[in-house]
Amino acid sequence: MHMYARLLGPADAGEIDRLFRDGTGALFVWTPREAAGVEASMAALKDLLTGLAPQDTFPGLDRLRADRQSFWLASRGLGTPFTPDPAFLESLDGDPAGGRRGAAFLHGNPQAGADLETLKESLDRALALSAAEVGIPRSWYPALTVRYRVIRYAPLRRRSAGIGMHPDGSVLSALVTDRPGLTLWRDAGTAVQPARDGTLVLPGSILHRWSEGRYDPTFHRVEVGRDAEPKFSMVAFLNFPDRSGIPRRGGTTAGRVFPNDVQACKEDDMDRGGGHWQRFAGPRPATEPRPATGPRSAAGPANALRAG
Ligand SMILES: O=C(O)CCC(=O)C(=O)O
Ligand SMILES: [Fe+2]
Repeated sequence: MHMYARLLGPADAGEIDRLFRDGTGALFVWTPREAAGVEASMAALKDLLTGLAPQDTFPGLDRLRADRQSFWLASRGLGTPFTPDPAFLESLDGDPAGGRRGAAFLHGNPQAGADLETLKESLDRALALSAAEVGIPRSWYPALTVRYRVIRYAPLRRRSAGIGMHPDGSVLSALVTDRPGLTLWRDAGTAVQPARDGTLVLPGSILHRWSEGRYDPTFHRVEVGRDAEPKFSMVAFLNFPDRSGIPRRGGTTAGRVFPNDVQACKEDDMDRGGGHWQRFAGPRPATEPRPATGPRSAAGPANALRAG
């Protein structure tokens, strides 16, 4: 069983659709020139993160919790520049302090801008190719949001650094990373450590909900032990406009709207009281995950996007 596939050129029609239906990721392999740029930028940013205070990670379904140094940035629209608007940064996630650290990092490290742009370009390109294939109309790209988390994992106060098992609460996420530690899970305990010579795109739990189950999210976790080299990642989370009605995949009739609420989806994903996500049967988490049945809270009445 594949856990992800290596895509060496523009994807064959239907290839990404097939992978994401299977809950697997797609690795967009870098050209040698792109690899050199991405690797140099990851190394430079990892150095700059060394000085940041460690933060607790959210405990995953397996309760792994460990520290990391991180901040985040964001853009309004897919393939548009980072937005410097701090109110926007703080509105996107349950971690406004991470957004403030991002604004402070940019301010204090202007030389990091070019490296962040280099990585953003690779992430955005992989997201755009994948978004088109799962049925997101290009006319929606300016209204989508992308949140970029820049991370250094190094055990500072604990035995390990990482993030517990989770699906991403996004439509799609893309990541570049420089060291082992990321594990993708499938049913029956199948696990794989993806290669790191490309940009990896994973289907998220909001894609699962919006597509009414056509696509499955990829469960994954990160763990870096005390003896390992610190690990760098930059992850881009693509989402629909939050708290809006999103026309369902493949067009819509009145009423066929997905009520998008990112925070409610994330909470639902991590609800340990549930006991679902039935197709997921990896190494047992403390309690089983819940299914992506849709957000609990109703979204606002307005449709932010037109059916494409
Ligand atoms: O750093 C990684 O390799 C993955 C990070 C991740 O899963 C996340 O931030 O959601
Ligand atoms: Fe993740």
